[in-house]
Amino acid sequence: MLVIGIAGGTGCGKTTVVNQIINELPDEEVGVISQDSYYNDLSHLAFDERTKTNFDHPRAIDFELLCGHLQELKNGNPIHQPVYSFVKHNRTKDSILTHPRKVMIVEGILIMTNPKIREMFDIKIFVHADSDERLIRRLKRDINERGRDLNEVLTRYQNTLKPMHNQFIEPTKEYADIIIPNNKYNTVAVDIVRTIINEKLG
Ligand SMILES: Nc1ncnc2c1ncn2[C@@H]1O[C@H](COP(=O)(O)OP(=O)(O)O)[C@@H](O)[C@H]1O
Ligand SMILES: Nc1ccn([C@@H]2O[C@H](COP(=O)(O)O)[C@@H](O)[C@H]2O)c(=O)n1
Repeated sequence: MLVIGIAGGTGCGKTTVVNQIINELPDEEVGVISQDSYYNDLSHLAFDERTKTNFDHPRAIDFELLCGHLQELKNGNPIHQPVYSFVKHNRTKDSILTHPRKVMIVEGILIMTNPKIREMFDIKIFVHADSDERLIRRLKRDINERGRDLNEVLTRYQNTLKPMHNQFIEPTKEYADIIIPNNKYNTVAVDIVRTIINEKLG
């Protein structure tokens, strides 16, 4: 199994890049795991308390579960990937049965901060977009798709997102084998990653 890690700050375009990469590749050969599915279970907290969580700190992620799931997939076993709700700030009761594939892509802002997870990646990719571009995209996306308003996004950006990005996420760029500039759509970089995957698929 070839495991590809794709990191980068919020709004840099990780999900978009992943979708572009897997588009046209056979479903049964390539699978995706999102770090968002592995936010800690916060069912013990009331909704108001959950909204105050720092979701940009490595502590917010259940890396033990993510690591265990990756290991299971590497061993050829299926996993039940949790499903996350950005509206409820919590995991839902659902899960997605995810089968091992020849190529597994793992994407998320913090995946390269964890040494054990990092070691599991055969290829490490960091998607870069400037912070103003990322903030604009995040604002539009969170308001349109994640049930947020302008004030919520900007407050979160100032209080946690920006400092956590600088402290934890940006430094993981140094671990990357490939850095994809993504201020604009980057079809050349996507094609290169697809070529690598196609070689693996034979
Ligand atoms: N290169 C790009 N140019 C313009 N908009 C983009 C680009 N890449 C992604 N977007 C848009 O930005 C938003 C955030 O992208 P997304 O892929 O969800 O980022 P991430 O997963 O890194 O948070 C989405 O609405 C997406 O359509
Ligand atoms: N309940 C939550 C959980 C996380 N976030 C934010 O999501 C960002 C990571 O996801 P991307 O798709 O943007 O990579 C992260 O910056 C968290 O602040 C949230 O808003 N609410």
